[in-house]
Amino acid sequence: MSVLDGYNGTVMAYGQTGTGKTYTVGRLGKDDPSERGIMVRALEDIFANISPGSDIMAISYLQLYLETIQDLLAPEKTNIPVVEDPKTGEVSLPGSAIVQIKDLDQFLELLQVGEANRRAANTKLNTESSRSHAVLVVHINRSLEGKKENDASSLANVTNTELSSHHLPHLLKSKLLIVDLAGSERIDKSGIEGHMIEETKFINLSLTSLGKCINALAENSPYIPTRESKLTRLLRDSFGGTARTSLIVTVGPSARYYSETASTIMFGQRAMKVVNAVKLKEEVDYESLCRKLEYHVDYLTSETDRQQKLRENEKEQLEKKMKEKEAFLVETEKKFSVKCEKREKEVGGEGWLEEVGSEEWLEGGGGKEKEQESDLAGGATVCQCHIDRLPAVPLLFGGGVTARPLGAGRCHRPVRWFHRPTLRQQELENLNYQKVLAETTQMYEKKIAQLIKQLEDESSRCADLEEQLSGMRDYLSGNKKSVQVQEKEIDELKREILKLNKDAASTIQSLRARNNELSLEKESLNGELKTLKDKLLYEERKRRCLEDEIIILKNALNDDNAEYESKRPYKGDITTSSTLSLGGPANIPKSNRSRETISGQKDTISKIFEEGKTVNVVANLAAEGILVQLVAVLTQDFYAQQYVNQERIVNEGGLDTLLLLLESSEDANIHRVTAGAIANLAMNSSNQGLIMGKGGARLLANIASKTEDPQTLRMIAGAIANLCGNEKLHVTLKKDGGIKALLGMVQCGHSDVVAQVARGFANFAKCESRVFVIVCSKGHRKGRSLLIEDEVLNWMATSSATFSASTRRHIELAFCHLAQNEDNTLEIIRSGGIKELIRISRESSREDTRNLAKKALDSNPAFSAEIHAT
Ligand SMILES: Nc1ncnc2c1ncn2[C@@H]1O[C@H](COP(=O)(O)OP(=O)(O)OP(=O)(O)O)[C@@H](O)[C@H]1O
Repeated sequence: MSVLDGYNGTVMAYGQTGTGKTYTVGRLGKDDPSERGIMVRALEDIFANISPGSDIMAISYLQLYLETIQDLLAPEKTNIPVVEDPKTGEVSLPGSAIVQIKDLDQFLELLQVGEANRRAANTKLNTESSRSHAVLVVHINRSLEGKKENDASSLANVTNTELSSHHLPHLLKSKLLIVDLAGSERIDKSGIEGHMIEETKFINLSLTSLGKCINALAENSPYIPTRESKLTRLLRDSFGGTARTSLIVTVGPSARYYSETASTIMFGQRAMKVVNAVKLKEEVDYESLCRKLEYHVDYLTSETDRQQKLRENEKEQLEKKMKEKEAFLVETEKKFSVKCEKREKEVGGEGWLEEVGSEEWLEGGGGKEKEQESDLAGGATVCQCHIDRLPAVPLLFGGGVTARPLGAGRCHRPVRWFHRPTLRQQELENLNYQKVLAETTQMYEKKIAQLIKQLEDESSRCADLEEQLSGMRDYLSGNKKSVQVQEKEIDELKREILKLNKDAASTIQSLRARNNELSLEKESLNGELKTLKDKLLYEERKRRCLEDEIIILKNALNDDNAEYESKRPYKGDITTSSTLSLGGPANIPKSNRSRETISGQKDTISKIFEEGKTVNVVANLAAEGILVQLVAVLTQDFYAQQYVNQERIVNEGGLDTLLLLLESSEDANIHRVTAGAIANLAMNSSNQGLIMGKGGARLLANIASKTEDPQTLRMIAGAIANLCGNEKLHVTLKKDGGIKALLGMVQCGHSDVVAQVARGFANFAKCESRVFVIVCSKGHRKGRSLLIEDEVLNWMATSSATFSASTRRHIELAFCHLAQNEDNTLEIIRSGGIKELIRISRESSREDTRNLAKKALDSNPAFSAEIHAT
C-alpha cells in the first residue's frame, strides 16, 4: 500500500443513488469479515503493516452536507473550515477531531458512531440513501528507522555525524481519504420534494464541480476549478495531484437508468485520463530527534560520571597500594638494619646461620612469593654458606623482602643467614640495595607515569565528551529555536489567514449590501422603465388611433367632398388660397373641387404627416384647405397631449387657431378634435387662463349646446372640467356659461360625458372648499357656492346613486366639499342633501369621502338640528 510508503491516497465511490457506494465503501462487517467494506479493509491492512511502537495512525470522519462540513465523530463541531497551506497546498480541517487508533475494534466503534451521525434521508429510489458526502481521513506517521526510540544501546551509538542533516530521523507522513460520495440523481426521477430538493441541488452542484475538476485535470488544463464547491476544495490535494487516486464507479443494472449509467461511466472514463504525479511525503521527525538527543545527552552524562568514579576508585587503590609498599619497604629496611646491627654485635663480623620459624621466614612474602621471586630474579644476590652441620644453603636477597633456600633435599629447614660483613661486603650490599631500590622506584615511577597518562587520556576523553555534549545541546537549542521560528511563522500565517478571512467576510458583506442597493435601484429603474414603457405604449396606441381616425376621415372626406364643398361657407381655389391668419377671422380657402385639387391635398397631407413631428403644423393650419386643416388639428391634438410641445403650440398661435376653428367651422369632426385638443391644453394651468381669456369656455359651451355627438360632448366636458380646477377662473367660467353647459351635457345620458361633468363639479367644489378654508382662517366668509345658483346642487343631491361608481365618487366628493361651507347649509337642507350626506358618511367607497361627510355633519349644528328634527 502506497500510503504506508509515504504517499497520499484517495479512494472515491461515485455513482447514481442506490447503486451500492456505501455498500462497497462503508460496510462494517463486524460478524463476517468477508462483508467488510473498503474502509475497514484498508484499516486492517494498515494495522498489519505498521509498527505499533513507532508508527502512529489516527482518523477523522467528516460529512459534507449542504456545503457545510460536520465532524461525524464529534457532531457538535459543524461548519469546519477547509484550510489550504499556501506553500505546500496541503489541505487541513482545523477543529476536526483526530482520534489516534490503537486497534481495529476501536476503529470499528468509531466508524459506527460516525455512521449513526451521518445524515440519511429516504427517497423513492433508496430507503437508506446518503444525502451527504462522507469522508474518512486516515493520517499515518511512520518512523523511517524502524527501531524503538527508547533503545538505549542504539541511542548510545548516535554520534554528531549521524545527527547531520543526512542522518536526521525522518518520518513518512501520509493521508488516506476514503470518500463515499452522495448519490447523483435526477430530481424528477427520485420523487424527492421540499427540503430534499435543496439537498439534491447541493449534492448535484458539488458533483458537477467535481466533474469539472476531473475534466480540467484530464485535459491537463492549467486552471482547475477547485474553488467552486467545498467537496473539491476538500479533495484538492487528494485527487489528480500528488496523491494516488482510485475511483469506484457504481451503476444500476436497470435499463430505466440507462442515461445515468452512461453518464457515470463517462465520468469514470474521463477520470481515467487524469495523470497523477505522486510525491513522497517525508519530513524530519523533530519530535523523535529531540527525544533521541535527550536520551543521548543523559547517556553521555551518566557514562562520564561512571568513568570519573572508576578512575577515582582506581587512583585511590593505587595510592593505597603505593602507601602499603612504601610502608613495607620502610619496615623491611628497618628490620634488616636492626638485625644486621644485632648480628654484627653478636658474631663480631663472622657469618652464621640461625634457624628461624617458617612463618617468620615467609614474613612479608604474603601470597606473592613467586612473583617477587621472578621480580627479584634479575637483581638478587645469591649467597651460599658452608657450615659444618648444615649443607650449603644458597640464599636469595632481592628487594629486601624474601630469601628462600634453594637445592631442596639438602636442608629442609628454613634458615636465616647472618654474616658479619666486611667493609667491602657492606659496600657491595649497600650498592646492591641501592640498585634494587632504584629499580623498584623506577618501576613504580613508571607505573605512576602510566597511570597519570591513563588519567590524562580519560580527562581528554571526558573533555571530548563534554564538548560533544555541549555541541548537541547547541544543536538541540538550535533546533528548538528553528521550531520556535516555524511556530512563530505558523502563528503569523494563521493570523494573516484570519485577517484575510475577516477582510473577505467584510468585502462579502459590503458586496451584499451593494448588491441589495443595486437590486433596489434595479427594481426602481424597472418600475420607471415599466411606467415609461406603459406611457410609450399608451402614446403609441393613441397615435395609432389618431392615424386610424385620420384615415377614416380622409376616406369620408374623399367620398363626401362634393357635398361638403357645397356646404362650405367660403368657396375658392385651394391652389390660390389665402392664408388663415392666426387669431383672425375664419378665412378658409375657397375652391371648386377637382381631381387635381384632391390629389394636391393628399400630397399636402402626406407632407404634413411627414412633417408631423414638427410644430410647423400651425403654419399648415393656416395655409391649406379644410382637409389639411382637419389633419393639422388632429396632429395638433396629438401634440397637445405631449406637454413639452404645448408651450410651443400656444406660442406659435396654435391655441388661437384652434379657437378660431371652433368658432368658424361647422364640421362636427373638427369640433370634436378641436375640443379634444383644447381639453388637452386645458390640463396645463398656464394655458387655462389663456383659454378662458380668449373666450374658450364660451365657445365650448356654444358647441355643446348645438351638438348631440357624445364624443364631442365628452371632449367639451373634459375641457371645461379641466378649467373648473382653477378657482381664479370660476367666476368667468360661470359667466361664460361653462357651469350651465356642464349641467346641460348631463342630458345626453352618456356615461363618459356624465363622468366628465361630475369630475368638473368635483374639481370646482374642491377648489372652492380650499379657498373657503383660507378665507375662514382670515376670519372672512366666502359666501354661497357658485354651483348652487346653477342648480348643480339639486342634481347632485338627487342623482348620485344612479351613476357609475367613478361618477358617483366624483359627485359624492363634490357634495361633501360643498357641505363644508356653512353658507351652503340652507341650500343643502332645502335640496334634501342631509340624507345624501348621511348616506355618503356611511356608504361611500372612499374613506376620505366618508370622513369628509362625517366632518360636515358633526361640525355643522344646523345639520345636527335638522337631523334631530326629522
Ligand atoms: N453488491 C451488492 N450486493 C448486495 N446488495 C447491494 C450491493 N450493492 C448495493 N446493495 C444494496 O443496495 C442498496 C443501496 O446500496 P447503497 O446504500 O450502498 O447505495 P448508494 O449508492 O450508497 O446510495 P446513496 O447514494 O443513495 O447513498 C442497499 O440496501 C445495499 O444493501
